Amino acid sequence: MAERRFGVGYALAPKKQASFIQATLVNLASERGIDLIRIDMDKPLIEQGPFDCVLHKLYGEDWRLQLKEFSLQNPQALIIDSPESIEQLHNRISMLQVATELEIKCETASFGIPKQTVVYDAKIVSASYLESEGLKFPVIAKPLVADGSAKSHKMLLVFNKDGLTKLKPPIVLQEFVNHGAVIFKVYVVGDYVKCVKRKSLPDVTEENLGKLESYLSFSQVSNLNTCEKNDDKYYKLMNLDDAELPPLSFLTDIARGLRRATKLHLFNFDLIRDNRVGNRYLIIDINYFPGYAKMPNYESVMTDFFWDVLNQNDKGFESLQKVSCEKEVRMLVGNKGYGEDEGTLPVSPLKREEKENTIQV
Ligand SMILES: O=P(O)(O)O[C@@H]1[C@@H](OP(=O)(O)O)[C@H](OP(=O)(O)O)[C@H](O)[C@H](OP(=O)(O)O)[C@H]1OP(=O)(O)O
Ligand SMILES: Nc1ncnc2c1ncn2[C@@H]1O[C@H](COP(=O)(O)OP(=O)(O)O)[C@@H](O)[C@H]1O
Ligand SMILES: [Mg+2]
Ligand SMILES: [Mg+2]
Repeated sequence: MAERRFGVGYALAPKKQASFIQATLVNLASERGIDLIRIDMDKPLIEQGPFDCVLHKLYGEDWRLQLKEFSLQNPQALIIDSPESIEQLHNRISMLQVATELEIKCETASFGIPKQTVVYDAKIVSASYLESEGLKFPVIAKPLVADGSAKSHKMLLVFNKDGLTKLKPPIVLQEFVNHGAVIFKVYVVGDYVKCVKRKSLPDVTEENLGKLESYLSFSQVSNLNTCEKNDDKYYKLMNLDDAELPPLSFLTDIARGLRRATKLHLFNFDLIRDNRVGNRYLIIDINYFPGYAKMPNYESVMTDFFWDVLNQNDKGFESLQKVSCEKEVRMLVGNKGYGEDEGTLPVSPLKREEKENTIQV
């Protein structure tokens, strides 16, 4: 009898497609009977296929309706993941809310999220407002919306009250927690969990706080390439190898808890170790369908995942969510373009900004 083959349609932005859909992945999946097929965005989704599974990282009302229609006509097809589940991650408050609801029992480590508050009106922000919210300098201002646009990654590290004048609400003001300049990126692919270390922002000491400019703007600091980092004297001083990874069972429990709470299969979360408390970890960010191609052996991890879900071996929770669009959901998203506001910065401007506002170490 001929081997059963599966079709996995993918709908990804061009940059994502270029990084994720590599020949090594396509070939390995094909050897296991899984055909990765590009979905043509110029044609209606329902006219394409057949697909046993639709893998996507696209947003917007039109795409959501297309998925709904496809799902109604193909009730057996799996949608990874449902737009409603993904949407929780498009707002930096609802994103971390799920993490506060987890109960993780671990004797050697604890976890939580940094103190934070949401600001819709720049006029209310002052040093005394920060204090009333339990925050003190330095704080990080993050765009409330996290929709993958360049703008949604633009952060301000604010050192004093003068820096507060630069805020562009709606934003989340979050305590900056010293963490030894290392973040742990924990990739989750169904049951699979992989933690890698990346360089992060340097610690800010009380002493330096007084000497610094009022703010530092930055974007996607953990994604700066090695060459950019090597130019900087701070990064030359530190060695990522020195940082100890959090216990794997602890990370696996958090990952499983987040999977259950979000009903997502493909995401990563950024974790920092709070320097003030021994073995306390804080989740600062959760990203849908992150850059898996940077994960060691991503081809076999992804192929195993596809095989498991297509053969319904996905443990952890009962079944994949079908797209349910009964309730109207307001998508907090725009397009993935690079519409820069006047006075805002391009992706990864840390080097340029550091020349203006340098952290002393
Ligand atoms: O492009 P990459 O490979 O750097 O992946 C980005 C992720 O990098 P990471 O895997 O964490 O190193 C990145 O994660 P961070 O911002 O580094 O936390 C995001 O997940 C980003 O997606 P979006 O812009 O938020 O929609 C991801 O971008 P997209 O590829 O989804 O556009
Ligand atoms: N509360 C925090 N304390 C210290 N550093 C932080 C904090 N939040 C974010 N960072 C740093 O800023 C970077 C970007 O923040 P993040 O929330 O991960 O945004 P993005 O979605 O753009 O990745 C992180 O990778 C980390 O280096
Ligand atoms: Mg991040
Ligand atoms: Mg993010």
